[in-house]
Amino acid sequence: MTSPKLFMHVQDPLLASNLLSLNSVRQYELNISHQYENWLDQLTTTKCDVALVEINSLDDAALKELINSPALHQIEFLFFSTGEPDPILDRLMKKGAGFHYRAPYNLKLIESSLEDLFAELNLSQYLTGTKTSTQTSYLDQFGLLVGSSSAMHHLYRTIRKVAVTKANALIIGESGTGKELIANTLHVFSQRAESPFVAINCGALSPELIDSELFGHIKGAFTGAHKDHQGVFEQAEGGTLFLDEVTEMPYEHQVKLLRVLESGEYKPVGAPQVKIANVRIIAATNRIPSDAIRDEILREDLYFRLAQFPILVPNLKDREGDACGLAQHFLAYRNTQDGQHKQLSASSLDKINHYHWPGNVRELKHAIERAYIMADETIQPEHIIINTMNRTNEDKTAGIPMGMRLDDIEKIVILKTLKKNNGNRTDTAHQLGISVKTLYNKLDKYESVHLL
Ligand SMILES: Nc1ncnc2c1ncn2[C@@H]1O[C@H](COP(=O)(O)OP(=O)(O)OP(=O)(O)O)[C@@H](O)[C@H]1O
Repeated sequence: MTSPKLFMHVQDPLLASNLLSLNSVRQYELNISHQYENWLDQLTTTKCDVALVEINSLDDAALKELINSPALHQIEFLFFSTGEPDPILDRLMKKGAGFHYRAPYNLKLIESSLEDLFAELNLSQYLTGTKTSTQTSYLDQFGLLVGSSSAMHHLYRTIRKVAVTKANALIIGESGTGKELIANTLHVFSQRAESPFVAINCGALSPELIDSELFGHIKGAFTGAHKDHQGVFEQAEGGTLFLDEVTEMPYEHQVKLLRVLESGEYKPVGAPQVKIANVRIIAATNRIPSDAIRDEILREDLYFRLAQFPILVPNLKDREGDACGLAQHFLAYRNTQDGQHKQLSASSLDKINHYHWPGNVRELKHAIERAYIMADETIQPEHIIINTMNRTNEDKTAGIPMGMRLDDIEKIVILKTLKKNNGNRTDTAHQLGISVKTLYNKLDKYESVHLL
């Protein structure tokens, strides 16, 4: 196992020698910046975990670049400055870059921050470095997210940094990667944690009621408005509003969101006065934003408002070892629910480990759910049904086991159709011949009845 790496870009000789004398600095693998070369380039090439950066010029080009660099979320920064106002540094701090120490420096405080960071980094390397793919004795959790892979630890660090800022965030990831859990975790770690977290699916908003759903209405505003109704902006007051599948909101309606994001003001339907929104917006999409903008599915101006922090979510296949860990986790919850002690055999864990899980964590969760229903005591590879989407249509009943409960079959059909439609609820409901609302009710029921 390698030691966490520390990068140092400090020109003041006294500060440099003070920092180098700290025990906590010496336990890292050290990389010192060379003069005449952009330090941000050096930092990203050396793949360091922590960076000590002295700010000594308002014209530091690398500092400006850092504002929009992915390194900002991946590396822990400790900045040192004389304390002169620096707008670039202010922006970096607002984006959750890390610590800022002002001269005269308190070396004890710096020492203890570096020690904490070292312990945290060392632990996560240990956990990811010592585990074999099917061994699950270590299973880390951060907020509501489970996973011990380095990809997930990377994500945890980003979430921790972004959570404490006021910035809006856009979570980008394939269907089933856990975007809603990430949004919830961002809320839990934010200063708004005591206030509501309200989630709304933008793909399910009916065009006629969109204003009322978002901004509310007052009694008598339109036929059927029998009483005042709070929109999601008001429900989430002081807290976080999660706009799931934001790219599925009809293009022409996206301007309504843009307006409130720009001005902070909104007006309930029929109300005489505007209200001021105090909500943090976290949005999610399973589309690639640049494609969605090109195809006129997502307004570019709205994208820039939402994506002050873009958060990319790794696919399950890129989280080494996590599929088995999550499978054990889901099974443990299911066992606890029913007072059972079902287990995954070594060969079924092997099958889980080698499959690429195109439907990500959701597909895995449902595979475990099905396997749990079908297995008596030990889940064997044949209980883990995967890749069913590739079957031919010749015998439409071939995949349906006899004697399975009808509501379990319904659930499987719904989830498979959802997956085929890349999580798009509107298309799924349409194909299944049910309303979007019914689909939501059913999905909510599955979420609340099973697991987590
Ligand atoms: N890291 C994780 N730990 C535990 N459970 C997870 C994790 N990631 C996802 N899940 C579970 O997988 C399911 C899908 O997650 P979620 O709904 O957050 O995905 P999503 O990316 O928002 O999907 P979609 O784009 O289709 O809406 C949920 O039941 C969630 O609880």
